Parts: sequence; structure tokens; C-alpha cells
Amino acid sequence: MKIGEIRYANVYPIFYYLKKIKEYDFVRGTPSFLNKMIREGGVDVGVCSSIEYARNPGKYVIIPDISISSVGDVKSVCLFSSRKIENLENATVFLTEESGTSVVLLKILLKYYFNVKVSFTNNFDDSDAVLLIGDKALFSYYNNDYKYVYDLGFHWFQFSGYPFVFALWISDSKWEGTEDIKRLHKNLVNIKVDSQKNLAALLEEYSFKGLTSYQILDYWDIINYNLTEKHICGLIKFYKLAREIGEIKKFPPLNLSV
Ligand SMILES: C=C(O[C@@H]1C=C(C(=O)O)C=C[C@H]1O)C(=O)O
Repeated sequence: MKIGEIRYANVYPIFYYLKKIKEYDFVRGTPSFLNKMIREGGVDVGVCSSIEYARNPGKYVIIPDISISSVGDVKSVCLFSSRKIENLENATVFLTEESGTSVVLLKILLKYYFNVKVSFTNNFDDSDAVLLIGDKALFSYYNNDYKYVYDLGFHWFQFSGYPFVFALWISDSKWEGTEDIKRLHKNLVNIKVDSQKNLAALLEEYSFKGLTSYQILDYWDIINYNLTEKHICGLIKFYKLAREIGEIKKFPPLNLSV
């Protein structure tokens, strides 16, 4: 099986253990690259943007019990700004090209929670505020690169009261019901539990320029890999609002299965 691996710190603990099983091949990249890979059949399974599932629901199944989520702060998905958000009316906001989900989350929060209208750009230098995800966001978060930092995980929680599911483990639907996908599901669930018990051990092999060991541990501690009923409630709310703002065509049936 070929598995799409997000090359960020957020999911390093899971892949660290998954690679020890020696049963899988891996393709590394940003979420938007992996979304394209799974869409085009370049990988069989991937940890992909949750919005990718909703854009092509008949094509995938969701592997249960695992995700990349936040329950409150996430630290690695933030709007960074030199102005307070209420002063960003009519401003220009840079959107990272690495993301699928967070771009939609930002649009939802700006409209329904912050009540601010902005325009978007992919020109970093031309912007008043920037949406970053993954390691770039994490670096800026801990190194105080901007005066105002809006953690989208935190604000989603304030807004909805639910966890936010940034990424889902999805497989091409042709794998549904196979022994391979059942075994992968079992491996992932075991890894999810075990990896949280011994995060400090991972630091022997992991370094992140610009972050202290304490900051990395703190980050791995808050990143949430569960997919509980509450996560699903958050996901449903997100998909409904994404549909309202025209980011997806239809509310997708949620096919969680192995
Ligand atoms: C928590 C994060 O969530 C990520 C955000 C994603 C997106 O915006 O599409 C996809 C996968 C996750 O890596 C992060 O980037 O650190």
C-alpha cells in the first residue's frame, strides 16, 4: 500500500511508528499535494485535508478513529497579522497554497464569527495578514513573527464548541472491506494510543530548527488524533457551513468504514 504522508511535525509521531512496520510505501508532501495524489490514484491511502473528502465523497472511505484535529488551540493553523482582526475590513489576506481545509475554515470564521470582509491573494508580500499552516505556522507561532496571532483551532472551538478535524485518513473506496485496510486501521489505532505515551523518546530522532524540545513536546501534546462523535459533530458543522459559502457542492454522506 502506498500511503500519503504529510511532511509536518503535526503527524510525525504517527508516521514514526508506522514506518517501523515495514509494510508500506510512503509519499511525502503538503496536504494539497497529497489531496491531488489520492484524487489521481497516486496513493492508496492518505492523511488528507478533510475538505478533500467532501469534494469527492463517492471516491473515498474514511478510516475511523483517527484524524488530525484540535480541541481548542492548535498552534499550527493561524492567521498572522500586523493589525487586529477587527481592523482587517477590506484588507488583503494571503492564503497558503499548502492547505485545503484551513482556507475554508478561515473563510467561515471571517464570515460567521469575526464578521470581517477581506479579499484574498496568493502574493505573500502584498498582504496585510497571512494564513499559514503546518511547520511554517508553527515556526511563526513560537518565534513571534507577527503582532497578532489568531489560532483557528481556538476560534473554531469558541465559535462552535466542537473539535475541528483538519485532516482525515481516507482511502480510495476500492480498498473498503479488504484485509489490508482493516490491518492498517488496527495499526493506526494502536499507534495513536502508544505514541502519546512516549513522546519524549521521539525527540532523540527529531529536531525542528527554531523550536525548543519543550515546545515540540507541548505541540505534540495538544495535537489531537481522535475521531470521536464530538469530532464528527464538528466535521458536520464545518461541511454544512462550507456548503453555505459555496466551497462544496453538497453535504457529503459520511462513509466511515474499514
Ligand atoms: C493541524 C494542521 O492541519 C493541517 C491542515 C490541513 C489543511 O488545511 O488542509 C491538512 C492537514 C493538516 O496538516 C496543520 O497544518 O498543522
